[in-house]
Amino acid sequence: MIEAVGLTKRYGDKTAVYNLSFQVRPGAVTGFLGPNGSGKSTTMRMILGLDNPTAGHVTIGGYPYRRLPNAPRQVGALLDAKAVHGGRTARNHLLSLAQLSGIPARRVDEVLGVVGLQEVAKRRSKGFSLGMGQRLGIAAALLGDPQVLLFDEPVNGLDPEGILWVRNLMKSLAAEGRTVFVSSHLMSEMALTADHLIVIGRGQLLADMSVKDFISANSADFARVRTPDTEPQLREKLTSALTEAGGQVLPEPDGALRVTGLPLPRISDIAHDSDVRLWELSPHQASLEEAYMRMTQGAVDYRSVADQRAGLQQPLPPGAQPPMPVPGQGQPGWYAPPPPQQGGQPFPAPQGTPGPSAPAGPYGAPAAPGTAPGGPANPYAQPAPQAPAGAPQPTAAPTAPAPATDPTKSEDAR
Ligand SMILES: Nc1ncnc2c1ncn2[C@@H]1O[C@H](COP(=O)(O)OP(=O)(O)OP(=O)(O)O)[C@@H](O)[C@H]1O
Repeated sequence: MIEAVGLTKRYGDKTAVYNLSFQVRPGAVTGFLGPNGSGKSTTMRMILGLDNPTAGHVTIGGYPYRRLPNAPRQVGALLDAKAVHGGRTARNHLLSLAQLSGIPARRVDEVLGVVGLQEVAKRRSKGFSLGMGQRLGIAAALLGDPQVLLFDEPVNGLDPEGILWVRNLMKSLAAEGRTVFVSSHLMSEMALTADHLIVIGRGQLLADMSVKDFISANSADFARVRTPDTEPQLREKLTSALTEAGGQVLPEPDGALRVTGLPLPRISDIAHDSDVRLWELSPHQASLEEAYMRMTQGAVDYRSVADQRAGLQQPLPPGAQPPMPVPGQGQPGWYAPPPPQQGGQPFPAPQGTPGPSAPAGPYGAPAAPGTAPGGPANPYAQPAPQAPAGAPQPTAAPTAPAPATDPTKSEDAR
């Protein structure tokens, strides 16, 4: 298990990670999500002992990485697939990592097979495509047959077959009881791969929950209701009745109605009482991508000026709360997501946010020092102490198990 407690990292006056507390448990794929620059790589580097936290700590199996006995056989990581000596062949690259960690050479051939690079094992990696490089990085992570695996954007550059292979690999590693922590920007892929999500924005924890809970907490569920096309007056009649009952009703482009604020059985009863026949009454829920976009809207640092025109900033659905701005510093930030159905906010509010009635998440961080009562803390408002010197640059940390199941041939292995 990976456990971070109050993890904070500042680079000069830049707070990359602030007061981050979470656990990554074995037996599941945990997705690590956040907009560009939100601190995912920094967090992974601290987990691997490659950067020193400014405050807080992070352990793997109870030990900081650097004190972990036989770390290369316990933890494997893919951080930067390009961090290889391009003049070496794939096999020699893995052999050198294996020798450093006392891993037998036969394991190198095993992992080359697992990642589908056996055909190009004797080629220099500088000629590798992006996808081949990713596979080599994954092979390095699997080398020591570790119980804990970290992957930073493992599907970057992979073709659909490669993406499917990574998905199956992650799932099979987790099914073997390993701890699998994987960052990605591909929401559709995360929805298929991850069981649990840790979402950060501007270095702070936004959510720590199952994929299912995340979607339902951050999307306004709605009902689609369709009345007979041939009788438009029924649509008007139903709209009035639903509105009167407290629902919010919006027309859909195809003539159906989008209803929020009323449960499906109630909509059905209202239609029946109003003598309106229905051609459709169906529940709808946002995708992980929609839920993620909604949650992280206020924490995106880099956004094209064309986003608004292109509709990439989604309007809130009727009844949903807009992101809650943080007073001070003018930082749009730690916002409450739109409330789910009942129950309010299912994850910890930003530090110091006046208490939503929601249950606090298991790792809700305490208010930051100096937080005014009732006022949210803003980590970026704090004076920036000097960050400790960074640690050595990594490449893939050792490791690896890997069920020899599911290896598919490299998309670009020739
Ligand atoms: N060595 C460093 N010196 C100064 N600032 C840094 C350093 N490393 C990271 N940062 C800053 O810390 C913030 C978090 O960066 P990080 O790379 O961890 O984000 P990320 O979530 O991994 O981003 P992406 O999704 O784009 O890879 C960024 O603003 C980044 O510029």
